[in-house]
Amino acid sequence: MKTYNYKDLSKADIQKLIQRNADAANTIREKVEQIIADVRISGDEALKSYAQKFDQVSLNSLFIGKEEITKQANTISAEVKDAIKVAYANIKKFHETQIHKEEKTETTTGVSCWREVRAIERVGLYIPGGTAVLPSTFLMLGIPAKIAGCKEIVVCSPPQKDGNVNGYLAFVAELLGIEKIYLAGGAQAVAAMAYGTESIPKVDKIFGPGNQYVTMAKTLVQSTTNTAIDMPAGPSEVLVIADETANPVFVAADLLAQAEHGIDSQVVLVGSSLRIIEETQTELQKQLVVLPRKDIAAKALENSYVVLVDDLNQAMTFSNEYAPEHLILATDNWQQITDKIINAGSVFAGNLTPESAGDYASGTNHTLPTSTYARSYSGVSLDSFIKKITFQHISESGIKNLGPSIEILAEIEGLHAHKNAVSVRLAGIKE
Ligand SMILES: NC(=O)c1ccc[n+]([C@@H]2O[C@H](COP(=O)([O-])OP(=O)(O)OC[C@H]3O[C@@H](n4cnc5c(N)ncnc54)[C@H](O)[C@@H]3O)[C@@H](O)[C@H]2O)c1
Ligand SMILES: N[C@H](CO)Cc1c[nH]c[nH+]1
Ligand SMILES: [Zn+2]
Repeated sequence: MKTYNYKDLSKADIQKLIQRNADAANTIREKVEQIIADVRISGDEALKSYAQKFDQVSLNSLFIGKEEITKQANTISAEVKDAIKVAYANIKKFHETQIHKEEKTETTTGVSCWREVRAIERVGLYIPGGTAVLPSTFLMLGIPAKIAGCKEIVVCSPPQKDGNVNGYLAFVAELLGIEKIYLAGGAQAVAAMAYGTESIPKVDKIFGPGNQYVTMAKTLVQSTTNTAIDMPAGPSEVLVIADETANPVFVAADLLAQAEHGIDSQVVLVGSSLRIIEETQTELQKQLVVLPRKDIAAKALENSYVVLVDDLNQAMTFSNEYAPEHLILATDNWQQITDKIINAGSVFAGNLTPESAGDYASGTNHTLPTSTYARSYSGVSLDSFIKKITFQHISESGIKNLGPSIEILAEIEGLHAHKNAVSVRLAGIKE
């Protein structure tokens, strides 16, 4: 990975460094627009044709049901089932802490305001399955959807070569009580959930990470339909801040963990110690060669870099500009800098906290904003699956108290019907 010295970087250099995959965006957009148009026009037929083209599968049916899910789930070992259950329990526990009931408040005499939570009725979960099938993502999306109480949960994942889903996804479906999985991947799956097809229902909000095609499709359908999206959650990325107390073996392992996701992943090391940077670079090569996905990870490393900084404060300045999906604080001094974090999807604090913990089983959600979107979006949580509706009730004393102010405000805006809606009520109140 190329090393830059922070001192030598101009503002323009930094802006260039923090861009992810910018040049690919236009080609991908055109391709995805075409896929969306095909699904709108031809529905299921387009989904089957794209399954053939991109996943090399000829599908008779676009989904598998309860019976097949149970059959597939039974093919996995007890050991794996137990590990999935551990992750399930921790993710559920953490997301249940996000249930909050808000207090009703009397803003002024006789005027009460409050908010009530309602689940989004129909949600669509995209579970990636291109370069790797991710049952962990099914847990990360399915658990908060269930806790929220969403009525209809539509699940799409690319078909495997045998025209089925794998046993791990099937087991997660059983744990969640989900009885159907749609066999559709990529931009076409997103289009199907946004527009609806003969088989796949249209949903109110689409969730889930994916490659650049999936992410582009989510961004496009959100502006052309009334289907919302969780956030742009594209190719994985990590930024590791390391000081003299970091362990180069751990740092290299964490960088490779995200690099192996895809050739378009990006990993960044921001180090205040030249020794740690050099040792990490050596470790990277050592650990890379034994990885089964070394070709993917090596490509991602070509798209990655190192920044040498003076100290942890300078590291934080760069990190906030980069706004990483994952931020690892590989330092025993992490407590000194957490309050300086402004932009990050999820933070992993201290030398013994691998990012993989959040990917799988510690409890936090791994569906997180990428490509600088951590500046404005949070990762998926229970909040992503609910709406908060405001309510108000005004009593006789309340309308007498507040009415005159509303009348004046309506008057200055020239909106007389608004004023009248108050005046007619005030007129009906006996002194
Ligand atoms: N940000 C997050 O929260 C987060 C979480 C998990 C995974 N991820 C990322 O999700 C991504 C998963 O990507 P993936 O590719 O493995 O699976 P995917 O399911 O996102 O994409 C696979 C689908 O992409 C489509 N596709 C493949 N090549 C295509 C082409 N040339 N043109 C059009 N469509 C094509 C196919 O339909 C295929 O089914 C990775 O980049 C990973 O880093 C991100
Ligand atoms: N690191 C990914 C989010 O960018 C999530 C994941 C799933 N499985 C392994 N990792
Ligand atoms: Zn990961």
